[in-house]
Amino acid sequence: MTVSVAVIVVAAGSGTRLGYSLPKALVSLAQRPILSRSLDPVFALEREVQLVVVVPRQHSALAEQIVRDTAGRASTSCSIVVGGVSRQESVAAGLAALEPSIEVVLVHDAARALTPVAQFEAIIAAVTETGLAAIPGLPVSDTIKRTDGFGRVVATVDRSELSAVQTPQGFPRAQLEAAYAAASGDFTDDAALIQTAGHDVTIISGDPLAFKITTPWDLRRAEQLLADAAPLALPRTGLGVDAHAFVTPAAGADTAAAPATVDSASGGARPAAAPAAVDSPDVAPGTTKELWLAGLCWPGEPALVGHSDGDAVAHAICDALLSAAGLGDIGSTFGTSDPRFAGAHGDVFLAETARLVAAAGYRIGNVSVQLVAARPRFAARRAEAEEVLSGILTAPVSISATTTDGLGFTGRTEGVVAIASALVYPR
Ligand SMILES: Nc1ccn([C@@H]2O[C@H](COP(=O)(O)OP(=O)(O)OP(=O)(O)O)[C@@H](O)[C@H]2O)c(=O)n1
Ligand SMILES: C[C@](O)(CO)[C@H](O)COP(=O)(O)O
Repeated sequence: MTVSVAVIVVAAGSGTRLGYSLPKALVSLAQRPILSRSLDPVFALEREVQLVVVVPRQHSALAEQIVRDTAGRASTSCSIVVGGVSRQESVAAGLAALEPSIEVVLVHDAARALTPVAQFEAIIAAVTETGLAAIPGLPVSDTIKRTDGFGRVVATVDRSELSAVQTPQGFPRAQLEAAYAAASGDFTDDAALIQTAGHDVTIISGDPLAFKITTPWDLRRAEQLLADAAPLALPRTGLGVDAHAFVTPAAGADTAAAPATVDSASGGARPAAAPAAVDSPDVAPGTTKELWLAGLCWPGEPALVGHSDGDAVAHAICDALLSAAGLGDIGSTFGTSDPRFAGAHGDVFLAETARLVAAAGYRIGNVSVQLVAARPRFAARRAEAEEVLSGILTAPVSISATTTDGLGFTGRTEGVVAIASALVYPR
């Protein structure tokens, strides 16, 4: 396909007024070099163009790398040349790199890094349709005075006649090349050369976002505008449920000491079947001999069956956090075949889950757990459990507990259920 439009991006200036040791185009603007950001609208153009980037002689290798990285697969459409000591010399170097097929040339300052793609499209359309030079400009809003150069006002200029001009400036190629070949002075923009050569220049409406990053204040302002435009990083929620059975009574075990079920809210009690406290033949290989729940050991309480310590509260929290961070669930993350987790306590899973969540780029907001259990009596150790779990996750964990008034397997003291919800924030 023949390409008829070229965009010359001049990036060879030193940026004296910005005051960095690096050339201005290589200075970072919200984590990316100004040069890279200035190329975004060029690569957003619907039509393919020849991109000519004019880079500073010093650091030319770094500048070339930035252009190649930004261009990616479009690198083949890029020409990179070294600039001169003035802007005009840099543009001349860019003109020398144009492909023979080019008919329309846009010249753009890398320093106008936030220029919208629509401004490029409008200039291309204006030059193509009229065959004349077209430049973007904004009305001047301040009152402008002419001075004698020594601080004395000579006259008030009629500002309705004025326009503050920006880039990209667009030209028929032949006009621009001839104007540069005939140039006898140094001009601050390309339209001035065209006019001096006797051609008309049309002004179309510019965009305030196309302002030139010249001073440290301009750079800070550009950073702020990018931050304001960034999509809001929304928090994510996750849900986790886990149930574990109490170890079953061993044959002939004494069930007389069946605990009363306790509703932490109502204090209501009813008799329940007794789970065995220890050494059940049905216990899974890693099952501990004591009850571990919500990160705490509960001496005298029957253990929960599980490959690990059966801490349903800890496991439900892991599922909620992994799900919130889009990391699957506890089964897919830890796996019951992994001997490292046989008999492991909840803190091992929680600490590793917190590490994975952080590595995935999330910060834990909070975790809330509902424990459904006839035993143990949870309310008395709620604060202790919350402190332990919050410490492991370095985020607030709150736990509420309830019974089911004797209903279902939790009511019959066959096991416990924990339901957790988690909130995580993208960092
Ligand atoms: N010898 C030069 C001078 C300027 N430019 C480019 O022309 C644009 C407009 O120039 P300006 O913003 O004034 O940049 P500097 O000349 O680098 O700034 P200063 O005058 O503060 O040194 C910039 O994208 C700049 O990189 C260029 O390519 N070659
Ligand atoms: C080309 C230009 O951006 C138009 O406003 C401007 O003249 C270049 O800036 P400089 O500081 O005069 O080099």
